[in-house]
Amino acid sequence: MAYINFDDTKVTKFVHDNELAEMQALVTAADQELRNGTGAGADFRGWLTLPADYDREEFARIQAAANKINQDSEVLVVIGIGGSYLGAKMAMDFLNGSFYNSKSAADRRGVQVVFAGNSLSATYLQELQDFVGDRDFSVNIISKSGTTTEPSIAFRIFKEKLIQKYGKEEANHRIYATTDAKNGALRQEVASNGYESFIIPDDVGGRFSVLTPVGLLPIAATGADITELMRGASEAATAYQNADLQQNAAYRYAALRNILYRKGYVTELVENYEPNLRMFAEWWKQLMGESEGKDQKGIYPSSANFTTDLHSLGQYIQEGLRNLFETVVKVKTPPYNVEIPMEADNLDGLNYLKGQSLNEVNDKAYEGVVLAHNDGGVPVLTVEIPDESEYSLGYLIYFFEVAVGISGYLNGINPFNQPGVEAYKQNMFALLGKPGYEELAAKLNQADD
Ligand SMILES: O=P(O)(O)OC[C@H]1O[C@H](O)[C@H](O)[C@@H](O)[C@@H]1O
Repeated sequence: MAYINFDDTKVTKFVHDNELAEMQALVTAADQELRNGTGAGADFRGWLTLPADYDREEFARIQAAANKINQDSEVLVVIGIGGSYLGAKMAMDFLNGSFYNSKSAADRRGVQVVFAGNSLSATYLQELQDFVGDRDFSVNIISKSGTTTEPSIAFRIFKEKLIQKYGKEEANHRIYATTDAKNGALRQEVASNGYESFIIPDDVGGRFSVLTPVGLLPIAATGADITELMRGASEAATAYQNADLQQNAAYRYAALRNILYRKGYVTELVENYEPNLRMFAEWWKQLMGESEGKDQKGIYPSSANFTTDLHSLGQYIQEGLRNLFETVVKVKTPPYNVEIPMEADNLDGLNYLKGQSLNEVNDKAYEGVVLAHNDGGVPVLTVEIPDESEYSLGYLIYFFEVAVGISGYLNGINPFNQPGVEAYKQNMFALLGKPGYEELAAKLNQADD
């Protein structure tokens, strides 16, 4: 049996068998582009083979760094944005639950891990510094380009805090830099200060980098088993190699979402029934949005958290504009269960649920929602993983990575670049007076008058 259970029975009302069969030829072509490197963006396919073919020596250094951080620090401040943030945060929440940082040290597998440099909010940065307080801490600065503004600013601030607390030399031993092998300002800083550093491979783009040191060091610092994470992804790489749509659920997912897109289902909501998967949706949105939203087309990736959002977005999903489809990421056996107790006076009328487990109730909610939304005209796909282990997370990550590669080629775009994200940066640099942007600044100021 397949490790991930992909349920596409709730799209049959919307997609005829022949439509999927017709996609096979296109999927086979997309598969060849992806595997043979004949498609656009071919230089950024390192993630395809990475789970089996990673640098073992560096992997051991990551584990050693995580151990050292756990010995000499109470908190690890992880600084990064986009692909240099979302994967680590998503994995940390997925693997450690909603209250990891609030647990006592004895109840945690690793140090507290907090994230900085993912916004320009002074309030957040101040609050984070207050949270760290006088405690021992280390910093993992992550940036592929080594020049992104948000993490660079946060790094300056926490670097100064480290130097004030420990002096320059010890501060240098508490900074771990994850960046490009050769280029960027951060690599230069590594060279002058001798930080321990890890490499983001040239052929792996930010949003595909969670299984590189980008994600692995923060994940390992929480005590999670990164070997199992890689093993899950590696076995998914083997499982999702076959271009046959009937054999390959990740490819079928890619084909179905393209069929739906072409019929006007232009927004995809990724959904969960477990709060510790909220950040998974954020990671997925970057993966899908930056990969597919270009050339004036692409599915808009959005998300909803259930059952919470059934009480807010539920109305729209049921009866609003019919341009939505849903992809539920479901956990078959969550780590915990809670039994609903009996209450003698039954004033709340809940005794019909006595003795039932909350996971059963959650499953019934899922079943009820799928049927209702389907009746309301919303196609629903479900991607079910057995549990919340490292292995399952690795598998799931790879499922969506390989799916988006195929999906992008099916839609005739380069899934591996992100030219559009530069536009606002240029303007921001000009408005901030960054050297080299004088001409654009003059133009923008003139437009303002
Ligand atoms: O890792 P960095 O170079 O700092 O980049 C962080 C992020 O910012 C950019 O704007 C890109 O759109 C993202 O793909 C990237 O993940």
